[in-house]
Amino acid sequence: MKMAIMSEVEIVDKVFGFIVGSYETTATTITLTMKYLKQNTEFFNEIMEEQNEISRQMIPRKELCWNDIQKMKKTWNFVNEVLRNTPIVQGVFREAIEDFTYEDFHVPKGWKIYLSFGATQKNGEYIPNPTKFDPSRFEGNEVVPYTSVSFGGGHRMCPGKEFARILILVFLHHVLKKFRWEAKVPLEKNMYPFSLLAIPTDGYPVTLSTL
Ligand code: HEM
Repeated sequence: MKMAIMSEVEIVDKVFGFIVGSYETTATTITLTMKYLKQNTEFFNEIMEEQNEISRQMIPRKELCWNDIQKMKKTWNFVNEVLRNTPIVQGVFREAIEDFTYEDFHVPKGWKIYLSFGATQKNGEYIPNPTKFDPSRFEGNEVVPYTSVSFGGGHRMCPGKEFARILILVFLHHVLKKFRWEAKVPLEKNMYPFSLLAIPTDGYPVTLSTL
């Protein structure tokens, strides 16, 4: 049997894809969520309440289970609002499979189209009050499909979304229950450096204290 062997460049490409596509995205989302939690303190208490209630219901169990994760609705809405405001993946490319015209622009078959998540997710036509940080917009079915697309959309939507959701929520649960933190660089900005991702300029250094 003939074995298909990947070239060194292909191996590097795949490893890089795994690291950026799964690890960096999840880690950066956690970092940004912790940053936004400090900047939007009005939501901190309700998220703490949700996490405390989950801890109460867990007794005598010590480890989180699937049902606990499903109850972290306010926490996940908050994360979604963080990603709407600061889409860590800025956008994706698609290829036109046939000629089409959109708003007077003629796009020939084969052209690459860039979908900007930042522009889509702040479009006031579909997102009411787009500049307001408001996690409650993710309650119920209020967000119009394909207007908040931090994980992409359609056939190529992120297959790691649910896995990322679990990682992020489990991590946040433990951080919130065990620590408080203060930003070491109070007005730190987020920027898109050489990678795809929105990263705080100094890496969001914090001082942690145990509860
Ligand atoms: C917060 C975390 C994450 C975010 C924001 C994110 C975001 C995205 C986005 C925007 C895309 C492009 C979707 C599209 O083209 O419509 C994508 C694709 C992808 N993601 Fe994620 N992702 C995250 C975590 C993960 C994790 C944890 C994994 C794997 C364990 C993963 C694996 C992939 C793969 C394999 C693709 C390519 C899918 C394809 O082209 O068919 N992602 N992700």
